Amino acid sequence: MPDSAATSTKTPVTVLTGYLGAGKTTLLNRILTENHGQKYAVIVNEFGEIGIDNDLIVGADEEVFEMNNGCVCCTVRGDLIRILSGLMKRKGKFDAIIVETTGLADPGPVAQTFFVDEEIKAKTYLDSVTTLVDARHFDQALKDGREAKEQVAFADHIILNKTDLVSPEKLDEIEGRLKGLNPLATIQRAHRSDVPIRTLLNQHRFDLSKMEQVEAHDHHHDHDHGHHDHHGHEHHHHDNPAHGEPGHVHDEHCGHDHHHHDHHNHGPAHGEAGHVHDEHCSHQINPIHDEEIKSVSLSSEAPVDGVKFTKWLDKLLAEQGQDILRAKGILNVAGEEKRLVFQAVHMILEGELQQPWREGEKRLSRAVFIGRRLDQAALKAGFDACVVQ
Ligand SMILES: Nc1nc2c(ncn2[C@@H]2O[C@H](COP(=O)(O)OP(=O)(O)OP(=O)(O)O)[C@@H](O)[C@H]2O)c(=O)[nH]1
Repeated sequence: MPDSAATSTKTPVTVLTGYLGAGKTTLLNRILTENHGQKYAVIVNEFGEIGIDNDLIVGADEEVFEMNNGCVCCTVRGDLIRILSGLMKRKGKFDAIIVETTGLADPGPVAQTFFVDEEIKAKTYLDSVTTLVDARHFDQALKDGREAKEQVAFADHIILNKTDLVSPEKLDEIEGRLKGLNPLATIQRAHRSDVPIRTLLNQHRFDLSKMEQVEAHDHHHDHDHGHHDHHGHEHHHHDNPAHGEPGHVHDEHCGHDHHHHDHHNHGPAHGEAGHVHDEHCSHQINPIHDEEIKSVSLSSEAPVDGVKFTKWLDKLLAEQGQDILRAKGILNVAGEEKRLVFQAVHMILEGELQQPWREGEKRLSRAVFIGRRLDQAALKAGFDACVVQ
């Protein structure tokens, strides 16, 4: 696994996602106008020909870059690399970079940009994928297509916005569903995107050395749900009604991950009530139940064989990386005083040995996978096979 270099001299990048109208522009305007003493560069991706957002963002010294080349998941990564590398040539000018993705984009390829391009990797680091959720329109956004769900699944940090428009009970319900969909992300509530800017940027949420929250957060999650069997459990999200029910949304769409689609597993849902086709698709879709995005958490109190685990994870990501949106873990490797931490975006894996386990600390190995078509039993069996008995 590659070593993640020191992040201190690199410029932090926040990838900001959120469904149409969730409050991204509102947030960017705050970042660009509040007196926080930092200089941010903002890269705005617009879906469509005319970039209205560009006119709405009021910049002082900040520069606004806009990409009008269409969908991020298909075409914009090259643009993003070019724009970032242009920004880097003026090094010293910016304290942080914010990449706003359009409300219709899969944040995966944007996040991956920071791991695959050598120049970008040397000069920037992905600080956080931050997703804005519109509390009022969350249900509708989930029904509209897979983007909203994917944005939540990818997030390191979720801002639950427009809290003024729904009841406290509804907010709790949405927060529960967000946790079910993504047990790794921190959740913060906001009104008019009014999160303190310092809690938003430069948080190292993507930083392997700051991954202790994987444990803490997931433990919390276990308590919330009360069905933890200590060796592997699964959280289905409950956002999408079952197949055949009204409102069911099929998750696969166009473009970038066709080769792993299982076209043999034909579902019966075409023509059924509530069947929704993604408008971007250029081919017929045959949904299966496991297309649902869910998370699988695995844990072990016994140490793990580091070589076996790495082999297993490499193979898993090579074979199923298109479906695994995010993965994170902290492992107690047999014969090793340091923790092995890893995280992945699709098939791009970063891992390294981090600080030693603390004196008296319970050395619990934990790994969390978020994606679609996750086979909980197979994941658990694969993980268990790496445990030193
Ligand atoms: N009531 C209420 N309205 C909000 C809140 N946050 C944002 N809005 C409004 O919601 C609308 C959409 O907000 P934007 O910030 O433009 O959302 P966006 O995510 O940039 O939207 P797109 O660019 O379409 O993706 C605007 O009219 C905002 O004023 C909030 O917390 N409560």
